[in-house]
Amino acid sequence: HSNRVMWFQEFFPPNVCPINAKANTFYGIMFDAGSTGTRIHIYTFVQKSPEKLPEVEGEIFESVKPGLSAYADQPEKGAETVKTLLDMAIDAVPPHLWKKTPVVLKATAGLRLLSEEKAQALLSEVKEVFEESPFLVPEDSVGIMDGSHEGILAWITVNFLTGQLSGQNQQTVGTLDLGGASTQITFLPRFEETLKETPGDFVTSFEMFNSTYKLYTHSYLGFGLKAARLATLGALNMEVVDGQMFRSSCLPKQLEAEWHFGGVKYRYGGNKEGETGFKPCYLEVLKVVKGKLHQPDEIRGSSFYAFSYYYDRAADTNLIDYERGGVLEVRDFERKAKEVCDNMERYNSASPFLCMDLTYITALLKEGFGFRDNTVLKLTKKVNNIETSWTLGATFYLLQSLGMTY
Ligand SMILES: Nc1ccn([C@@H]2O[C@H](COP(=O)(O)OP(=O)(O)O)[C@@H](O)[C@H]2O)c(=O)n1
Ligand SMILES: [Ca+2]
Repeated sequence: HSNRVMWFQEFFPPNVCPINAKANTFYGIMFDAGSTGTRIHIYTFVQKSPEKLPEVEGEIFESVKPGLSAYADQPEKGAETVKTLLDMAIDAVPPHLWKKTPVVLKATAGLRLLSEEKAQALLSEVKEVFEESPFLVPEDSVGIMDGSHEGILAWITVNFLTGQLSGQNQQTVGTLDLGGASTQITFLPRFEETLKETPGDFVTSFEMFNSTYKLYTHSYLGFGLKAARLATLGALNMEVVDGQMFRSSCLPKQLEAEWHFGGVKYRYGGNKEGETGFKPCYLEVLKVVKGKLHQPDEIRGSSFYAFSYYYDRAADTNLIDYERGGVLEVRDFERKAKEVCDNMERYNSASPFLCMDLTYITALLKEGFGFRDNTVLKLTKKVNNIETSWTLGATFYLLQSLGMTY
């Protein structure tokens, strides 16, 4: 990295170097095109010294709903939502740095579930928006992200923000992400045994910040919270006949409503005559997860960071504080699921899916991944005011591939 040191830096200590204050500040723009919304993250980085990891100085975050996949038949309109968000970056990044600031959009499960043709139409409209902007548009700047990267990059974000990727004695933490359409589990195995018992495509080696990490990671497509609602209703991947009604014991008895997801309209309702409540609901949800996920023994005793819908549903039901997050055990989700499902009339004002969502989260953690009742979950939306999203890890990776950092 000696070529980065300029001649005058030999004469000034770094902190008084006249141009250093600005020259080591740079920006990165990352779009998260999720199944339920599109988000922009504008990061400011400072490279304080060439041997150290860059520091994240700030993040500007904004989001719009619905996600790109809702525009499957109007790709231009979908790209307009991206344009609106990108206009924020024009104000946030100083003009002289526009050309050096990369902009990238990675789509996740929502677009993975669309047909290749519709997904590509959306992506190429977005690419046009990028090319008309003043920012640096790298190759492959718009695309669908690999599910394994989604987990790894979120793991990198959380472990970077909690200071586990620098210095010695790294004690990394595993991460759980529950999106609308897919869910990810990622951790660094400590035991040889774990790697031996794990299917090969669940292990990915990844290089970042001059270290190689051999991570356990998997993205389960169709196991996000909203996809799980459809699966529980028996409507996932179905050709929906007009007016067809899907019923569940996880919904309020008298409920009848409509729901749009991934560009499809579903009608759903409660078991008017039959049972409702936690017990029958758990049995319904169990069919969706039982035997479908790999269960690594090692995770039973460790604690995990959990975010996205784990966080939202815990906050909705006062298990944690919405701003500060909190620490829970798996059994807290079960206790809350029972409370909500067995008193559905009382929770009517909140989402009619609250009982189903909490029951699914309980079943996913216990029967899906095989966590114990007392496994500890750290629910976090932000660390040091930066979102715990795969987008930060992805931006590091991008800057590294562009030679802007290590
Ligand atoms: N920056 C972000 C992005 C998503 N999320 C949460 O992620 C969930 C939605 O997932 P998603 O739309 O990204 O869906 P997938 O494409 O990941 O399946 C919601 O609970 C959001 O609140 C978040 O908390 N912060
Ligand atoms: Ca997501």
